[in-house]
Formats: sequence, C-alpha cells, structure tokens
Amino acid sequence: MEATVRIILHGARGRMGRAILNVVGQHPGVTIGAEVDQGDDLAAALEHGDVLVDFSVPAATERMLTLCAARGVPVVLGTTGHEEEGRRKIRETAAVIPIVWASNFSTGVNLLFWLTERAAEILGSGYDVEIVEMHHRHKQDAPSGTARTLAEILAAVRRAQWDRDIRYGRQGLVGPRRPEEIGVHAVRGGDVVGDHTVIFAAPGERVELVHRASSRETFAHGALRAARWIKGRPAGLYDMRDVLGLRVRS
Ligand SMILES: NC(=O)C1=CN([C@@H]2O[C@H](COP(=O)(O)OP(=O)(O)OC[C@H]3O[C@@H](n4cnc5c(N)ncnc54)[C@H](OP(=O)(O)O)[C@@H]3O)[C@@H](O)[C@H]2O)C=CC1
Ligand SMILES: O=C(O)C1=N[C@H](C(=O)O)C[C@H](O)C1
Repeated sequence: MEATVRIILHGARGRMGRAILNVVGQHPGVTIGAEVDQGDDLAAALEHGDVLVDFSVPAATERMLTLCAARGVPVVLGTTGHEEEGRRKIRETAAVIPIVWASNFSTGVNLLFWLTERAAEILGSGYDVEIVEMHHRHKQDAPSGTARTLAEILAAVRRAQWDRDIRYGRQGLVGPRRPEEIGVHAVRGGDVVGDHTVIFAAPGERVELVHRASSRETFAHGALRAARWIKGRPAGLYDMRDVLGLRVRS
C-alpha cells in the first residue's frame, strides 16, 4: 500500500493552481489537504498537509519558506521571477527542509535542459547561442524562469561570466555579436502556455532545440510527481532533474 501525500496548494486559485486541482485525481495516493491564496491563513493550512506545492508570486516566497521551515514541511517550488535575495532565501532554507525548486516541471523541458547541455558540450564555442521564449500576455516575469535555467546551463558549459555575457534583447547600434554572448529574448502574447527555443548558430548551419507546452497540465503532473518524490527526503535543494533521474553527476 503506497503512502499518501496531502498537498498544501499555495496559489490555488491561479492558472497553475487550477491545473493541479484538475489533474490531482489522476495521481493515486495524492490528495489536496488545503488550498491557500493571498489573504488566507497559511500557518493554519500547514497543519492539513505533508508537502507544500507553490505556484504563486515571488513576493510570497520568503514568508512561505519561513513557515514551512519552522514546521518541517517540504516544498515543491514552481514560482519564478525571484531576485537574488529571494534566490538566496530558497538556498538557505534548503539547509533546513527539502525543496524541489524547478523553473519548469514538464518532462519535455527537463529533457530540453539535458539536450542543451549535451549540444553545448559537443558544438563548442564556435556556435553562437541564443534563447527565445514566448508566453501568454498575463505572465508577470521576463525572461521566463525556464529561459534563465537554459542560460545557466549554457553559461556553465561555456564558462561564461553572467553579468558580462548574458544579453537580454538587443536594441540600437549594438555592433557585431561577441562570441561569448548568450542572448535571451522574451516574447509575450495571447494564450501561449510556454515555448522555449535554444539556437546554436554557426557559419553555414544552425541547430534549434524547441519545446512547446500546449497545456499547463503537463507542469501540474510534474509538480505532483515531485511532491510524491520529496516526501521523506532529507533537507537539501533538488530540482526536477533529480526527480526524473536526469541529473548528470561528475
Ligand atoms: N515551474 C513551472 O513549471 C511553472 C511555473 N509557473 C510559475 O508559477 C507562478 C504562478 O503562475 P500562474 O498560476 O500562471 O499565475 P496566476 O497569477 O494565475 O496565479 C498566482 C496565484 O497566486 C496567488 N497569490 C498572489 N499573492 C499571493 C500571496 N501573497 N500568497 C499566496 N498566494 C498568492 C494569486 O491569488 P490572487 O489572484 O488572489 O492574487 C493566484 O491565485 C508564476 O511565477 C509562473 O511563472 C507557471 C507555470 C509552470
Ligand atoms: O508563467 C508561466 O506560464 C510559465 N512559467 C514558467 C517559467 O517562467 O519558465 C514555466 C512555463 O514556461 C510557464
């Protein structure tokens, strides 16, 4: 008999919260213990579940993590758009409780992360790399968390310097492209769930790795899979590549 996992859903009335509520019935042993949004009593809600799943806003992260750490509640963290201070809080809290922090919970995007790392290693510095993402008109943060993760992967393989080499969009007399640049471009419009393209361009050829999400339920399934995975883990910072077994350890 499999253990049950009761979810505290933070951001329950949002687009992702609703997607999770739509699919949770397809995950045997996973139930919703509490639904929390802005203005609800998160501290009280934490008494009704084993794992908190968060798809809300970056401004809510600090308090949410403080409460979860105090009560030993593991966190599956999907919210994107944190500044450095918020990112630091997530890393520090992972010393106390287990956190799966993933900019994208879809299996396909996590394969894209893996393929991007391999392609960057194989193609090398002779190829110019650019990332293009497109999302719906309501998205608050840019570039997407997924685009940031892709840029981090490329920067690590190419030993790029983040502040100098990450190039967000281009405008004006920018001059020729420096080979070290990693271009990151955000497009917004309509109801696009989430598209990401990584371009490797050299004289004479171009490789493009593309992922297109057509339903938020793909992220919801991944987040529920992560919730089941994290229950009972030791404190630490994990991501979806750990959950899926795609982590390459050197
Ligand atoms: N990692 C991944 O795979 C994915 C990540 N995301 C990320 O998830 C986040 C949410 O996306 P989405 O669902 O589209 O956004 P929505 O704006 O649809 O939902 C956000 C939800 O958070 C609630 N909220 C706002 N402030 C607080 C607060 N202080 N405490 C608790 N809840 C709060 C909102 O309530 P109210 O409306 O009342 O303000 C709303 O219900 C974004 O950062 C997005 O980038 C999205 C998809 C996949
Ligand atoms: O806000 C969204 O919608 C999405 N956000 C995540 C991101 O910022 O990467 C993941 C997905 O692309 C949808």
